[in-house]
Amino acid sequence: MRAAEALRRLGERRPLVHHITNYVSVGLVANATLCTGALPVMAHAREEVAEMSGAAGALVLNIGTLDERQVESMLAAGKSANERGIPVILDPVGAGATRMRTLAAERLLSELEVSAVCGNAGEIATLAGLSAEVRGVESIGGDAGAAAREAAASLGVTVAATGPVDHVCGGGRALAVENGHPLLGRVVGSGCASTAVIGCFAAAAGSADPETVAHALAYFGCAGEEAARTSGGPGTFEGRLLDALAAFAADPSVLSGQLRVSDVG
Ligand SMILES: Nc1ncnc2c1ncn2[C@@H]1O[C@H](COP(=O)(O)OP(=O)(O)O)[C@@H](O)[C@H]1O
Ligand SMILES: Cc1ncsc1CCOP(=O)(O)O
Repeated sequence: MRAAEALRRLGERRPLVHHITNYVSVGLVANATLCTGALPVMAHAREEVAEMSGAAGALVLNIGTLDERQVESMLAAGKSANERGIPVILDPVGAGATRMRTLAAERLLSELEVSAVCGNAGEIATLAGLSAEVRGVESIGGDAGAAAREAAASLGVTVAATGPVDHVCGGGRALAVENGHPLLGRVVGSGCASTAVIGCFAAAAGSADPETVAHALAYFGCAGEEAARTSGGPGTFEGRLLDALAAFAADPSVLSGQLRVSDVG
């Protein structure tokens, strides 16, 4: 689904997006979800996650500050989402940095029907079995296009590998998204927020096909470009980013001609 239609549906339907996410970027993720037009809820207790996912339009799993209990909660929420056929989006934050993160991402992928995986080039390369350097949560170098292509082929789901150009692959399609701004790389949580926006678009579309994921990233990138025009640095940029997400969501026609999504495969 294209950005204008997804944003219009979100404004009309206001679906709930359930996040089990990290404690670093949780506020930015909740606000990015709200500004995009969905309703965020953060709920991680094992006792309530299945019920919460049962009421949501999409589930976003982010392993940024995972522990064993949280992985169990993610599996319970994911199974509830799978039973209802709602999209499950995985952000494998830090996969490749430690064995625990890599194994947790692989377990979620093998035990759940994940609709889309979105991470930086190093995280995605790790899941594809390619060599990669992930230092904490940062990708050091790496070819995002090759990572997305290989991971989509081996995992059989839509995969987005982010960076200066985002690459989205799946179902025989390969798309490149050229929207964005280097200031996005200077704000902690911009990757988590872009995955949250993918969750919103998936809730609107009812799936996370490559076009829907690419348009979510293009909308997010356009907001980054708009925010950079008036911000003085990373601090003001974060606030302007939320302003721009909300402004585009309120009037998606402004995006016309700004989205740089192209077919590359
Ligand atoms: N140099 C850049 N130029 C344009 N967009 C960027 C740049 N760096 C990151 N982005 C954008 O920021 C978001 C987060 O990407 P990235 O920094 O790769 O994720 P992470 O925070 O998980 O490492 C994506 O939407 C991506 O397009
Ligand atoms: C710094 C940090 N440490 C654990 S989670 C996290 C936030 C990662 O955010 P992003 O990868 O979106 O910049």
